Amino acid sequence: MRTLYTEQQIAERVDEMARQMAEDLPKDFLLAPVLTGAFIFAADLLRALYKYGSDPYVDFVQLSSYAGARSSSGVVTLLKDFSVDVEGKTVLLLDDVLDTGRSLHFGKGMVEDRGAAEVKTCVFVKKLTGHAEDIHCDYIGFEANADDFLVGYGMDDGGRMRGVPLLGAVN
Ligand SMILES: O=P(O)(O)OC[C@H]1O[C@H](OP(=O)(O)OP(=O)(O)O)[C@H](O)[C@@H]1O
Ligand SMILES: Nc1nc2[nH]cnc2c(=O)[nH]1
Repeated sequence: MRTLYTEQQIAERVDEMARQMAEDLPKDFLLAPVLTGAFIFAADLLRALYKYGSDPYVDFVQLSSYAGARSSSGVVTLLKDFSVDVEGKTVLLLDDVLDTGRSLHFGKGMVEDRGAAEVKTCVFVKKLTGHAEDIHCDYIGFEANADDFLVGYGMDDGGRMRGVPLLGAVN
């Protein structure tokens, strides 16, 4: 595994993102992490947001399209729906990685269809695949090469390595 970003670099970037979000977003926004991969990022971001005076509601949605493989199946499956009604809310959809853009596009569509007042999107890392240009992302933590398979900080390889505290690449 190659290290792309260290724990220290990640902590600094997450802090910076939280400061910006606390400035931009309404006090009562809904933070909506996309499980499974976004859970580590969400936990760190949420605590950094609190430090900057932002205390959002939190609700999870779970999507899957890789099912343990290193390439997308092409089909996004909803494994767990939101538990709250998103109608009228400002929703910040949070994902760990943007690759083909299918997962974020699917999640954004769900939230828009249900009448959210505003949908913002955030990814911890955007892969420079070219596909993801189709979907606008409001907050991007880091960028990575298209041919890197990313692990750590919530991202798995066949279900493992989510607990690696840095952002790594295996390929
Ligand atoms: O831009 P895309 O090509 O859609 O890829 C990004 C998605 O891939 C991963 O999800 P995965 O389906 O592997 O599920 P997981 O979060 O449970 O690991 C990741 O968490 C993103 O949601
Ligand atoms: N773990 C992991 N999941 C992904 N989903 C889409 N791209 C990736 C990636 O590079 N790593």
